[in-house]
Amino acid sequence: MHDFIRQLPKVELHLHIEGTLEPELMFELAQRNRIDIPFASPREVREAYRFSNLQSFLDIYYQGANVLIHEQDFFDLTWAYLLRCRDDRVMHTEIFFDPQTHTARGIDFATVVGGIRRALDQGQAELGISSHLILCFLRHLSEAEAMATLEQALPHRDRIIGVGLDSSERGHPPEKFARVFRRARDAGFLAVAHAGEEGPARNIRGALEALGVQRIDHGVRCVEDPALVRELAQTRMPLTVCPLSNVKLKVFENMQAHNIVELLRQGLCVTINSDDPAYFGGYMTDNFLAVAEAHTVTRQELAQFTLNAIEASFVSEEHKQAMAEKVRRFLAENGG
Ligand SMILES: Nc1ncnc2[nH]cnc12
Ligand SMILES: [Zn+2]
Repeated sequence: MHDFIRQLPKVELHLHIEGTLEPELMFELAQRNRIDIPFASPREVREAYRFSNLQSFLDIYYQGANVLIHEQDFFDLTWAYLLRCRDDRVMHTEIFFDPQTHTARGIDFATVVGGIRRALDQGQAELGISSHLILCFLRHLSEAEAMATLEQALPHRDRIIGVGLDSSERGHPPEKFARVFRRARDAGFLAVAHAGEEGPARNIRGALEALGVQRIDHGVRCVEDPALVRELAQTRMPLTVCPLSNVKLKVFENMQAHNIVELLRQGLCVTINSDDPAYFGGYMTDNFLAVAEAHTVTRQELAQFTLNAIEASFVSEEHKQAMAEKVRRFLAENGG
């Protein structure tokens, strides 16, 4: 099963690029940019990654991002992630970035987008990995700040496919950003939002109704509302689930208690993703392995996670067909 999972073609739809900052690169960038960080070694950084909930993670995650200053830093960060994608057989990835984390420190929006996009374009040309970029608004900040960020994004409309919503879910329901999302959708952006990660199931309905999203990021707390679960299954509304993240942030006590396999069997369009792999202990393959080790799943079911991600992705029908064909061929040749 290990080899099957390693070789299985994959698609990632929930990945924060700032969450791929490995402690070694954090140290390298801190030195290069002469930034003080409160750790003596990459090992010390890793030891600090013991989280009790989402907020305890976010505090350390935003601090880590302080070492990212120049366009080349954002390129290096993204390129390192794409090399992991290549190793993990990721065919396509749709990545989030948090511009407000950087513009609040005086870094230009264009610097951030420029470095990330240059790496993504090189990833397509040299590694054959297709990708999209999604701008996330930080929900702990105000509606006005999100709107100002959207204004900054408009000149880059052709390089950013959609908008999302992340950061602290508790106390910041989706409705707070209804007007921002309306304006973003009017400008041609697709929409997704984190909901039902730490917050209640009603945030999932809120994201669907007030924000008009095409996917729900996480969404695992949907099980608190059985009627909602039925609706999500009927409409094939995708949930981009992040198993290792959910265990690290104590959304579930352990991987055995995770509901991803149960949701798959109820017909929901659930997908496996890595969220912030440098902080949560693993990239795509690690997340698939963790699920398969804790649950009894068939090869067909593991491949279905990729087929679901292809269905939920923001690529053309033609590109979806080509990726699905790769997965079916792989399954046929590998005992599915
Ligand atoms: N899992 C997560 N939930 C909310 N905001 C985030 N930002 C980065 N990772 C996140
Ligand atoms: Zn996330």
